[in-house]
Amino acid sequence: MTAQKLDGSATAAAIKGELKERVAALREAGVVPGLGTILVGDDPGSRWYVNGKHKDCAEVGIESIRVDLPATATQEEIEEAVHTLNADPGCTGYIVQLPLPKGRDENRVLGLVDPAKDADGLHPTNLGWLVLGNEAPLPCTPNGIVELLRRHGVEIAGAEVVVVGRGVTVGRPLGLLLTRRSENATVTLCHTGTRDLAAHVRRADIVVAAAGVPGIISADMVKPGAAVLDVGVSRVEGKLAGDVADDVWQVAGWVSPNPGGVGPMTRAMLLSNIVSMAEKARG
Ligand SMILES: Nc1nc2c(c(=O)[nH]1)N[C@@H](CN(C=O)c1ccc(C(=O)N[C@@H](CCC(=O)O)C(=O)O)cc1)CN2
Repeated sequence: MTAQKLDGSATAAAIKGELKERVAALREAGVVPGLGTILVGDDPGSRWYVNGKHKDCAEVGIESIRVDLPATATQEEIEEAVHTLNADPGCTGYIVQLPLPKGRDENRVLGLVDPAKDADGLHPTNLGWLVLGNEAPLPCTPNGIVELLRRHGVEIAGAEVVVVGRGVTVGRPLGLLLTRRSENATVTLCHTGTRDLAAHVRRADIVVAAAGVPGIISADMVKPGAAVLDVGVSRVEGKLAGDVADDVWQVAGWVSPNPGGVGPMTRAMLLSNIVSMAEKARG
């Protein structure tokens, strides 16, 4: 058995096509959506992700505003950039690329973003709305995972989902998203304190690996036919390494490749948040 591919690149391309039409309609009505990014430092991975976000904007017709600060930027300088984008009428929404360099208070920065401009859905107010079930911008990677499964016809309602990793951009909000009434999954959130990871993963219909540990999910841990999504990003000898071992393709029913799976969906969901915000502002 070889798993079918959860093709994030193709799905993201289709979503971008849909967004391009919505952006054209907004522009015709005189509304120009704009995405801002704040990048601090010179981490090559973060720079690559931010470059990609601006390229995506150009593709669908969203304006982009780029604020790049040196690795030496102080907490105050980063907060100043946040206040500037909060006040910029050309900026519909924006993101602060994570992680920030060591020593900066990430939570304080995220808390200063205007919740109405929080394109990442990571402001405490928007995470709170996710808990309470109100409409608000959703974190991009979790939203991309749900959309990727939906568009490939993988049943989420009633599924046993195991999420490996409790980070703020993926694991924690994904658990909240999947347990909403509209998704209706049963979620187990595993982390470094989990005693028998393999026992949990073996029960899962859907496995989301976001631990950042290369190959942590191997074939012997996966239920035949399960959907396995690889969100892990590590570098091994300069090459991208995911959390899912190659032999999983022989057992699983669906696998999201890495690259080409959840990453492109994360980018597409960011654009989708901006377009929704612009439509909401238009009324
Ligand atoms: N403010 C945020 N910071 C970070 C987030 C986030 O959602 N908001 N997530 C990640 C980085 N990220 C987006 O910012 C991101 C990661 C990966 C990809 C992607 O397309 N990856 C490619 C492979 C790229 C490679 O070769 O390295 C793929 O999967 O095909 C896009 C966005 C942390 N920070």
